[in-house]
Amino acid sequence: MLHLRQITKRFGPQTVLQGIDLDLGPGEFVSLLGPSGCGKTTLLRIVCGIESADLGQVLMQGQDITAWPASQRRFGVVFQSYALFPNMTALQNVCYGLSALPRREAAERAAEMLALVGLLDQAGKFPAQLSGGQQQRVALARALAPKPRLLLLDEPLSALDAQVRQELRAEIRALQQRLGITTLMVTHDQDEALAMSDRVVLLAKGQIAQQGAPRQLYQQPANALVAGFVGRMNWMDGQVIAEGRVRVGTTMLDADTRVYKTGSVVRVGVRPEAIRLLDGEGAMIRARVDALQFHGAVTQVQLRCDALGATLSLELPSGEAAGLTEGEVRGLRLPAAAVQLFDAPLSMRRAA
Ligand SMILES: Nc1ncnc2c1ncn2[C@@H]1O[C@H](COP(=O)(O)OP(=O)(O)OP(=O)(O)O)[C@@H](O)[C@H]1O
Repeated sequence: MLHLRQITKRFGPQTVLQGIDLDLGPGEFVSLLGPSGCGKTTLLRIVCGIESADLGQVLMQGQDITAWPASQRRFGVVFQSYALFPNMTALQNVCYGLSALPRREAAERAAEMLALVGLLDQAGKFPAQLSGGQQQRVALARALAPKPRLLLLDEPLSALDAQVRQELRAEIRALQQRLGITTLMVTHDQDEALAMSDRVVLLAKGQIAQQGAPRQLYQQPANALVAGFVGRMNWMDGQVIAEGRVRVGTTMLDADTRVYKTGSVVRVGVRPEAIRLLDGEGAMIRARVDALQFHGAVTQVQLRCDALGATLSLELPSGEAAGLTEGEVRGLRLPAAAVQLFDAPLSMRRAA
């Protein structure tokens, strides 16, 4: 459907995008995720046609559209700031992109789109009379009304409060699937990317660090950068001391060491949900409960573990955490499958 070939973009001396290759299949929902400044908005703007690449090509359904102006691409775009015309009603806003249609047909189509986003009863209101979530729904209806070939979403939910965001997340995804429209979304919110997408593309320093299904990125991160950005990770320093064994602090842990030679200095990552809490008595690894932070359904637990030389963070259902008190000592189990090894930074390897 959409193919990006070797997209490169510089702003002055700064290379913002470096040879990006990306393919979107029909009906696919792909998120561009990455830290601030990694170039994701610039890439979306290049796809959109409001920014041009220094090198590379944008192909849509086999056609080279690199030099086409935005207006000819027939893409629908939704921005973070709703970008509605304040002096037009919701219906007029949605009609705006339908000028090619006879007036009555345009009004019918706009009403149909407003019904699709659940706002037909608000059609006569002006943007200032609508909530943020409603305005963003109108913006979505406006983007979809001309039956675009591609839907581009630029941080569409980040101006909304948490609850509306959750609702709209599900609504946008359901609508996208129902219409089968190929969609590219920019977000810096990993939860959003994981929850909404068929595929997540993680950008870092202008390059694709990894792309794959949300579950794949979470469970098989290609490197420490991806592991740290997608989901939470407890980090420790370690050294592979034998096949299947890594030393962390003064503790020997079982781990899959296959890609590392004995003696390698590594970063050791453990997902919070993989840590098992046990009774303190007789446990191999002991840790002190340093802090408990109540978040409603779950409680964040900080554990100081001298044997690992680390403070670990995990999340427990609050019912389970109710039995914990600050200062008490518990046991820890880190199953081998939970202990993930990554390349240590060069400085750490040199120091070793
Ligand atoms: N028109 C411009 N002129 C000069 N530099 C720019 C321009 N647009 C973007 N940049 C720079 O390019 C880099 C990438 O910007 P971009 O907006 O694509 O990042 P991003 O990943 O979307 O970040 P954020 O999530 O903060 O929006 C940044 O360092 C930014 O300052």
